[in-house]
Amino acid sequence: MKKKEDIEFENAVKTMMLHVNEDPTREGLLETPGRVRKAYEFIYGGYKENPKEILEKALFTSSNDEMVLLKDIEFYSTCEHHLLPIIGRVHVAYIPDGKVVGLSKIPRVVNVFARRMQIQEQLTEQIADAIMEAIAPKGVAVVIQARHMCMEMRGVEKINSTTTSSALRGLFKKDEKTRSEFFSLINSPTGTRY
Ligand SMILES: Nc1nc2c(ncn2[C@@H]2O[C@H](COP(=O)(O)OP(=O)(O)OP(=O)(O)O)[C@@H](O)[C@H]2O)c(=O)[nH]1
Ligand SMILES: [Zn+2]
Repeated sequence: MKKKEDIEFENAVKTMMLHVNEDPTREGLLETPGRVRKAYEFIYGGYKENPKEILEKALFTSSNDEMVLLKDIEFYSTCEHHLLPIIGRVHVAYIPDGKVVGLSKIPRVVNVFARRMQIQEQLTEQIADAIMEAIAPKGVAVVIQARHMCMEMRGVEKINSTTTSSALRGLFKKDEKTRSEFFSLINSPTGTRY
């Protein structure tokens, strides 16, 4: 037995199909509302997850206080205005202050916020603030470079533009040297991967 809210969702998809002059009863589309529902549950699965819990699950004591940088974390999100994809990469750096976080937890937190209805600037800030809050480092920097399908597939139809946004906290905001080291690292080619 399907749940009432699942039936409601699938009926909404059928309404959208009718609105664009499709026939939801034709064979190829019969299973589509259910597939769309499952796809939405995944694409918007970030509402059910708590980034603080994810980060706090893997905190380790460390005396290292140099910059840790995760570059080129790919993500898929959707814009809150058109529900069309935002596709890009995130660069995250932080300077530990007695604690480091399990590396995989940073891309996990990126996924949590990306799998919500977003604007790029907010996604950038949310990642930075979650890391600041959970591990209280000396600083956090997040830069996102992304393509917005709502500016490519429709609307202004510009397929070559990339949007860059940043959120700088602590030392990355206050200290010019730290900030420029971060930007030069994210702009330099990664080189050989080991
Ligand atoms: N700042 C920001 N704007 C975004 C993002 N994603 C989409 N937008 C913009 O949100 C705006 C919504 O503008 P509206 O004029 O209300 O919507 P619209 O008529 O569909 O606008 P067009 O896209 O220009 O056709 C557009 O300018 C989009 O490009 C984002 O991540 N950040
Ligand atoms: Zn949009």
